[in-house]
Amino acid sequence: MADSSNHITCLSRALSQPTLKLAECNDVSPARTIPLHPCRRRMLSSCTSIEVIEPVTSYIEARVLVINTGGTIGMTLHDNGLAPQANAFVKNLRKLPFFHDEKYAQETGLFEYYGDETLVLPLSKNNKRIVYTILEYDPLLDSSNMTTEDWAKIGKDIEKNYESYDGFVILHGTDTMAYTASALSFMCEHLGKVIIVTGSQVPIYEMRNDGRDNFLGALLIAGQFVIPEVCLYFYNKLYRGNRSTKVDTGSFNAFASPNLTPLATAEVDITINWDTVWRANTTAKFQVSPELNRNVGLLRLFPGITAATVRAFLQPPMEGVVLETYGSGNAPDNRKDLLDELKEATDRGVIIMNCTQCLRGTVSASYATGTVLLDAGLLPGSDMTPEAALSKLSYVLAKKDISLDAKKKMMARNLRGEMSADLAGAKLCLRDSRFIQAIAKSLSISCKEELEAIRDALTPPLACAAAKNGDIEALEALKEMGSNLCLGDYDGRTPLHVAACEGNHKVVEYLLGLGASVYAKDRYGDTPLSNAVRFRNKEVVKLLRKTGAHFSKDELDEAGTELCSLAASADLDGLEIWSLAGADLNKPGYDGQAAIGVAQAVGNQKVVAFLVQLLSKKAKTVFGQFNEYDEDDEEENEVIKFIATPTGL
Ligand SMILES: NC(=O)C[C@H](N)C(=O)O
Repeated sequence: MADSSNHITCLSRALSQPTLKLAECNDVSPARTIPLHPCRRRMLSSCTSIEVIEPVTSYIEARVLVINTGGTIGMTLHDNGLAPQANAFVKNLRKLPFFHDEKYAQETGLFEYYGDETLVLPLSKNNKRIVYTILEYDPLLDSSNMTTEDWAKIGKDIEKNYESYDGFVILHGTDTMAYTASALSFMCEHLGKVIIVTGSQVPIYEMRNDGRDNFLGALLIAGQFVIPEVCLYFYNKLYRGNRSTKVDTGSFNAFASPNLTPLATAEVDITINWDTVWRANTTAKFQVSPELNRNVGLLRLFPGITAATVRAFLQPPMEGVVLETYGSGNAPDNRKDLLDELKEATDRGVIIMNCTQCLRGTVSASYATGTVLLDAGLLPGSDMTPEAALSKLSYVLAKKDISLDAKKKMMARNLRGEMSADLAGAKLCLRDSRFIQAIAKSLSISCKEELEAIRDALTPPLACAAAKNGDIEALEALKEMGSNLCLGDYDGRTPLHVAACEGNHKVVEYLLGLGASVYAKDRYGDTPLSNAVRFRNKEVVKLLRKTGAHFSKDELDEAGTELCSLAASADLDGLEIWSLAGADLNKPGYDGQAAIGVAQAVGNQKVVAFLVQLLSKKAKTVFGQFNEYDEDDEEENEVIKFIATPTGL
């Protein structure tokens, strides 16, 4: 439906969709239909040459990737008992209104845009639409059949899809769920998004089941909160994955996290225990380390265990063992034969971790029966679960480029919040804060919960103000007060958003060092990266990109139109910053023309030359990094596509 003037009116995917009028364009090519998703509308509205006729919607979408590996949640009854049912999950969920809003999907053309395996939840309390895509594994597995290769496959799939989704849910059997969650927590290095493993005790297809609540709860958390951890969600509680363990075969309340309070509880409201959320203090990009060493094992001490059993267990190729000891890490100190076997193995380079058989508590050297194990060369495993200790060993021992000594040091260090060792004494007492005390006094408040509520309400805006002024000392003082500098204010704006707007490189670096999330979205759906781009802060864009920040799929899809508009107005600075932020310079705009085409059409050779220069710079860095052409690499393809595109030069 072309407009009579030199405007182009684009039809949205359905008649019920709002219509866009693209005004004052340089090109008058025929009208074409463009997909018009709500979040795409928001992007388009920021483009100077486009007028959005209908008001922009007041909600934003979050995308969650669901990896269905199997487990009871999707099982049906077969001749030999419950077994996974392939290709049934999506079909069944689509019929359940609380799992899928068909009307919204049809109106917004969800399936054409995201594919058939995609569903959308009804609007959440926080005005969010959670769009989720299900990736079903073949075959689906009872989790007793899971191997380390399956863990690696999950890890690689998350890595492959990391930039396209806000969060990840892994559907998994309960039997080995705690092992998978623990292993993933180590394999996922510098994680900035949430990964939630969940499943159920009763299949979702049965009338009375726990699968619906577990899956729905996991989706709601994954779509609404940036918790940069591998978690396990079960029976209304979100646990740190590497702290959890299966404790009940017959209850819906099947998991526990004996040594760490839950990260969140889903009662009437979902309450996140932000003080407990683990944040890696790193500025490195997310990556998955899928290699795991399989020469590891769990050995449980019992009265009367023979030295021959221990010797046989510790034989090569065994490289790492979790010894499950009594109480607070004790073993018989009158069994020289046993202790000699252990000592001989550690002398040979086998790493043996001392973990307790008790569900709760830590190993300590308070008994003579504990110190003998230290003398035998065992490493204290603090309060790690056996599942966490085993998968940590498997992960650490697979590292090729570090010495045995460095591996031992890694085992003793708290890598992903799996142990409390480094945390001792780190808790700050609210009551010690003079600032909080003064406020509490004037408000006559004394109870701890109220004090914490005041702190949490006041400190995000204060931290944002400090970030605006570049005042790292003030940020440090707030941190010492027990404030979480990663939290957002009433608009969801975090100090990192503010520092990104201000272009304050030092503050951005400081906040990233504290684990501030580059994926935090404010109420408008903006990330620190989109803020840094808007305010043209080049160095901050570079730093955020180094930490793994990226545009969303919608932002990337719309980048073409933005780049064309920048090319048309000869905005070289804008073009450079969008390119630095990861936009594809070849991406066509709404009319199928890329930025370079627009620059040529308006005869601006300076812009054409600048774009060529940007691309060749990218080519140098891209091809400098890769020895061989990788057809899946987007950056390489961007450069190749550009080189292959006739520029007319
Ligand atoms: N509840 C369950 O999911 C148990 C099942 N055997 C599994 O782990 O796959």
